[in-house]
Amino acid sequence: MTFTAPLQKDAIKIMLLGSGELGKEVAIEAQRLGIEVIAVDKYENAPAHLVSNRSYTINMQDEAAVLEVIKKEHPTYILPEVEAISISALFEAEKRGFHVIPNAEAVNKTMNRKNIRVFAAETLGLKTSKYEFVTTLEGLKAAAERMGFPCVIKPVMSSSGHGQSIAKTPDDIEKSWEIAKEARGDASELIVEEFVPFDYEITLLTVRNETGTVFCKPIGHIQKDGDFILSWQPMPMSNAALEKAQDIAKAVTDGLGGRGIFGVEFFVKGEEVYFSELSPRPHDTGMVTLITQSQSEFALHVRAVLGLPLDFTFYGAGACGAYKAKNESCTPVLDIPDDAFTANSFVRVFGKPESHIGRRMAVSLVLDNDVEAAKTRATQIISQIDDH
Ligand SMILES: Nc1ncnc2c1ncn2[C@@H]1O[C@H](COP(=O)(O)OP(=O)(O)OP(=O)(O)O)[C@@H](O)[C@H]1O
Ligand SMILES: NCC(=O)N[C@@H]1O[C@H](COP(=O)([O-])[O-])[C@@H](O)[C@H]1O
Ligand SMILES: [Mg+2]
Repeated sequence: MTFTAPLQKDAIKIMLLGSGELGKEVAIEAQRLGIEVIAVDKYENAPAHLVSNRSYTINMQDEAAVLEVIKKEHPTYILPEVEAISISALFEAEKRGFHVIPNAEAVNKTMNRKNIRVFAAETLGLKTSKYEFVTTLEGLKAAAERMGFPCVIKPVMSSSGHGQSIAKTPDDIEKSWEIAKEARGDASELIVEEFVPFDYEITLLTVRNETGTVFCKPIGHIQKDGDFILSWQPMPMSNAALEKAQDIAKAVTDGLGGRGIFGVEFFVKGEEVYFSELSPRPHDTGMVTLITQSQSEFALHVRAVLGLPLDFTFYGAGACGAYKAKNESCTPVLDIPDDAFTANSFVRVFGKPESHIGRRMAVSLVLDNDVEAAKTRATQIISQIDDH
């Protein structure tokens, strides 16, 4: 393919709808190929805004506002980076000939748990936890009784665990109903899921375009309150379980179609593999590939979007720890010990303009021959970081 410089008349333009830490790395990879990057988010100075050619701050759930920036910028590719985006704007953009990654219908299916769950479990017949959808507190109480306790309650549209809770007894249901209102997206409908007592959970990064489908090695992770705190690669698992996960990931991503990377999430219990959900874009647990692969999940996403070959080398075992702010600040400062930066370890600071307690601000990345040693060191680095 041919590459032009950014800002020229016929430059290839990528528009990111969502400009957090994941979008920032996508923007950097696109910039490395001379692609013009336009970063959009709902707040100013978002991480990807800082490394893009132009940035916009708009209400991304407002159809007119999203269409306005699309019409103004005429991007070659539109890359959704968060769940909470006006889907009608994406359908309209696609109708007008814009290329949405992977495609508007895939974004529609995955941004809402109801759509993706019904598609995976009922259309594709994949194994998932049991589930029901509810819109009222009474409906939630009844569904939880049918499901049994503990059960997991989540808004249909949210991410990073916002609005999610586990009800251990019927007495917890009212609290779960209140927690669900903290959704980042849409809490007008909730999913009640059977709690799966899995042995471990993985993200299987699956990249596809016309050149084929490629899997990264499985990423193991630990989540706290629905948000990842540690991820590592590769997750040791049986060939049988890995093959099942790959078959499911291929079926789901083929079903969704389009170009790009997908973070397909699974729960594994013995040899049983449950499909949970997927992101039609880079995945937070996949930040570990910044140190383990010659082409990170972000580089692979850009390659997939451009229709380029998807080959890469796996360097070796690694781990990624999430640093979450301990303080609220409009001028956040991170204190990171110098010895976190070695030949085989480093920290990526996202540069978020504000910190809130629990907000992910940075990640530690460690490469080691031994995955357990990498996990220990990544965790240790996080424990030595502070903020004010
Ligand atoms: N049915 C379940 N049984 C057991 N654990 C669950 C279940 N559903 C979710 N979890 C736990 O909560 C975590 C977050 O859930 P889920 O991925 O559905 O939320 P999310 O808000 O979309 O997160 P993200 O956007 O970070 O992927 C899972 O990775 C898992 O650890
Ligand atoms: N699990 C999804 C995920 O990790 N998404 C990442 O977090 C950002 C929002 O962060 P913020 O809430 O700190 O603004 C998103 O923009 C995306 O990069
Ligand atoms: Mg998830």
